[in-house]
Amino acid sequence: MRLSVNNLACERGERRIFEGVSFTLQAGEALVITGRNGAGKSSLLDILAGRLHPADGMILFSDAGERTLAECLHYVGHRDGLKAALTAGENLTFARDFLGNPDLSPREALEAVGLAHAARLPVAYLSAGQRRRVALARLLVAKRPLWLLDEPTSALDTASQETLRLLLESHRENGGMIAATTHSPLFLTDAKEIRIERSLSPAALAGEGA
Ligand SMILES: Nc1ncnc2c1ncn2[C@@H]1O[C@H](COP(=O)(O)OP(=O)(O)OP(=O)(O)O)[C@@H](O)[C@H]1O
Repeated sequence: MRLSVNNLACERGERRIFEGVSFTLQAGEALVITGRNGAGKSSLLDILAGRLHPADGMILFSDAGERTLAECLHYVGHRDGLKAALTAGENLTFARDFLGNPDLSPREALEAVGLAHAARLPVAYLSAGQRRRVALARLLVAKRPLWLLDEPTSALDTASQETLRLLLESHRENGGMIAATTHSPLFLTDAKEIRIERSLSPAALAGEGA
């Protein structure tokens, strides 16, 4: 499985946000996306997730059999995307049924993020960090090889950041791929890194050519 991004450009509100972004990602690899506020990190993930059209460039996804890129990815954005009135367990059950290709049970996934005790609590009662952990537990209830994570450590305490790091490394060990934006180090082994710069010139951004 291989994701190859070539010379990608992004426009929002008719403004060019970035251009010249290229990288490749293969089974077991992680890409860390850094850059200043407003540089376009979330926009890059939005493009990869199919939520935003690129202004230019190409995304090639290969060696995934019959599956499309959309069928192979998990996206966890800034917003947790949880239903506040449902319990943590119900949110995960919904995600598992909706996404298909089930992996861990909701209870096991909550255990993996240290939230087994919250399974029956409405998400509305959870703290910001706990909600974030439920959102991340969605990664575990349905098997999908490419994880697109927008600032996954936001609201997480140090212990939860370490739990997340271990989950990410375990996903890679099983052949998964990760692209994550971040403002703080994720401490992933041998991760690739690109820094997105707001760009008005055609300067190629740092990264590995496809
Ligand atoms: N829907 C939109 N319409 C117009 N402009 C937008 C829209 N969404 C984002 N932008 C602009 O696109 C630029 C890039 O935003 P983006 O959220 O991708 O940046 P970011 O690097 O993720 O920032 P941060 O580190 O603050 O999360 C910003 O200038 C933002 O204002």
